[in-house]
Amino acid sequence: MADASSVEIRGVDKFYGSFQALSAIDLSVPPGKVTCLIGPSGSGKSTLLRCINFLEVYDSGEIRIDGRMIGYDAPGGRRMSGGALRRMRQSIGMVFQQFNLWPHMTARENVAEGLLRVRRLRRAEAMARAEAALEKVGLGDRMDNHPARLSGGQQQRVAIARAIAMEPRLMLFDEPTSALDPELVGEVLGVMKTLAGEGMTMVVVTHEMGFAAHVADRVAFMDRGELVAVDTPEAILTRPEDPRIQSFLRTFHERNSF
Ligand SMILES: Nc1ncnc2c1ncn2[C@@H]1O[C@H](COP(=O)(O)OP(=O)(O)OP(=O)(O)O)[C@@H](O)[C@H]1O
Repeated sequence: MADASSVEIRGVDKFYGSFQALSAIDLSVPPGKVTCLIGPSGSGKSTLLRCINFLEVYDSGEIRIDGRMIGYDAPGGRRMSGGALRRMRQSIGMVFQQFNLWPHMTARENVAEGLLRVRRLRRAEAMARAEAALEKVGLGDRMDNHPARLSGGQQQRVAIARAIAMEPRLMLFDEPTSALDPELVGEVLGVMKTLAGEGMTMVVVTHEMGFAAHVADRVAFMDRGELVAVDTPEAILTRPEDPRIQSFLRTFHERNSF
């Protein structure tokens, strides 16, 4: 993917009222690289991810996509206009834990919807692009199914197809497999691995340590709103120095050893 985006996060703070959810976060994701955000529940992973496309408003610091600040016109400056924010978001795809598909539409129509309404493509072109995206996630034979006739893993793959049909240069994933039965997790991770292999820039909040170990270029560990460490998967997952990471991994492995 020649034109994958970079993400630069510098000194980002985020408050919910008086509660500080993010403290002085610095993180860089170069074009075409995959960063997994891991850490205990409530550590701020989703909040940080959602700040990247300004679904959450950060209070200070800066987040830049391809060098351009998102959310504000300058550090400490005024909020960006709705139109400018929408234009920046057009190059950012997001996949949530819940698939958020339209129940009354087929898989093809779900994927085509954004192409018709946001990109204003003609119907035939939108449908052709939707079909190509569904083929890519392995659902070429399920295009006419409504979500209720698809498994959770298939529904999440439709959600990924919907995002990639818009030709994003950055993909954000917020625990994309957490709502799935264990036997359906692999098919979704497989699609994500393919995307990563094609050079998509990705930021992934996940509890799937195997995915982080094998697909991420960098793993970032968060705890209580702080980014404790960012390093290679090996450094974070197999020989972490920080006691908070050691304790998190110990608990994680205990829970998953039955
Ligand atoms: N809208 C909100 N209003 C107030 N507090 C919030 C809001 N959203 C999140 N928080 C708080 O901010 C902190 C970070 O939440 P966040 O969802 O980012 O954590 P997380 O690491 O993604 O957790 P999990 O793994 O459980 O999803 C938590 O203490 C949470 O309760």
